[in-house]
Amino acid sequence: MDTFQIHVITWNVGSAQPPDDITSLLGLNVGDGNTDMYIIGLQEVNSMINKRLKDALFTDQWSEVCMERLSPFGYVLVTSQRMQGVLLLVFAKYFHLPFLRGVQTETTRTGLGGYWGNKGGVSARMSVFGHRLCFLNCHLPAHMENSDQRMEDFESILQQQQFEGQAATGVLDHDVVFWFGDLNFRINDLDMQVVKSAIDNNKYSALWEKDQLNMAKDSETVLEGFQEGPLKFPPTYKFDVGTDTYDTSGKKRKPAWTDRILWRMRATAPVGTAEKRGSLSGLTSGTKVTQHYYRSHMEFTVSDHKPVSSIFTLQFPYRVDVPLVTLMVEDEWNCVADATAKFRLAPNYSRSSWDWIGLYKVGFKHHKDYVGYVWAKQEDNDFQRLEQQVQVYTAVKSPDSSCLHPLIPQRCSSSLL
Ligand SMILES: O=P(O)(O)O[C@H]1[C@H](O)[C@@H](OP(=O)(O)O)[C@H](OP(=O)(O)O)[C@@H](OP(=O)(O)O)[C@H]1O
Repeated sequence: MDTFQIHVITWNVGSAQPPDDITSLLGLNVGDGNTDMYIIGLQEVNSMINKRLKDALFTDQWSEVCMERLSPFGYVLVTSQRMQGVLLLVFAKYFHLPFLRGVQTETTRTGLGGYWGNKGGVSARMSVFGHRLCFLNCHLPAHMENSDQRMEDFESILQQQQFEGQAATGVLDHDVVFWFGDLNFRINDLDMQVVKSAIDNNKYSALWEKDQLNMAKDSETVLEGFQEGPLKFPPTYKFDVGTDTYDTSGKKRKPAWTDRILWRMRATAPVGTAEKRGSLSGLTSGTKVTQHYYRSHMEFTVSDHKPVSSIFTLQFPYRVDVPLVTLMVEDEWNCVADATAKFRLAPNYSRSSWDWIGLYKVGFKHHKDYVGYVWAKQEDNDFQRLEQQVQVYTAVKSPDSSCLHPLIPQRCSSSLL
């Protein structure tokens, strides 16, 4: 079995600017460097009109700060999707890029009866070494009394998010789904004093059974198969901004675990048993998921929510690790005429006239950071040839060629080959 480590973070950032240092949130100070992917789901990223215009022209501040911190460690932004304040960022170690395929994103608005994106979900799906993964970041409706609405919105997000392609069209068709966000579930019945005293005394178990999401797991079919680690950290909502003190405003919101990370493995039930409720447990697609940490980060005070993170190890039963395209750069490039590369295509690779080859600086942050590109042109007689040569100097704009990265071939906008 091959292992693959995924670090998931969710944070309702309450329209705040990123703090100066997010090292501890990313675990870069304590990590073993074995994280293969970072999945960062934010909610309430400042989406005021003037801010959105600026962000459309440039990158938003949160994406920027995450790229700045992660790129020195070899992580590249694979894809991102934003719907108003809901932002999903997917980073991976650059050397995994050839094995991340079929990258697609989806957004679903559920605010104002489905017309407004202040609430809803954004997702990204891809196959990772041949295993289909989907990451869904949601911001569900607020307030104690809206538990049913939250479930309805979640179902409607699942129904509406359909990806292209024959395999894994819906979120739940994926081998592993990570569902996270400001799911906004609250703690029923118990009054403020009881909740606060349970928190003060680290007696979280008294609160678990009144947590609306835990309660919904018993009755909502759509939650079947979703798993969550024990909530051993204090509720992450609602704090006075700039402090670790629960809400002292006139609203007097009761503390709650609004910010959650769950996962679900696809069930592959034997023929004839698929419809039987309860027959799905223990039946998976072969990928094993182990959760290592599920924690909050109390040190961040810029928002009225605290971030929550979790580290998972995925054990793949096999790896599809033959690149569809192999690039060969034989010598150092000392002059323009040297700037050639060969590439070899796997026999099952179906070519497109949109294929291109990009040139990147070492330490690039984003797959759009290429300093130049050439079309991987397809001549008629190329159909028979698996190995071809291209001259890339025509597109290289940077004189600083000493620090250029080996070429990464690209396919349209959705697949990195
Ligand atoms: O009106 P929509 O767009 O649904 O947004 C809501 C309101 O702003 C809520 O404020 P109010 O209570 O004044 O209506 C707020 O709850 P708080 O009162 O807890 O700040 C929610 O914050 P989150 O719970 O962080 O989602 C936020 O999602």
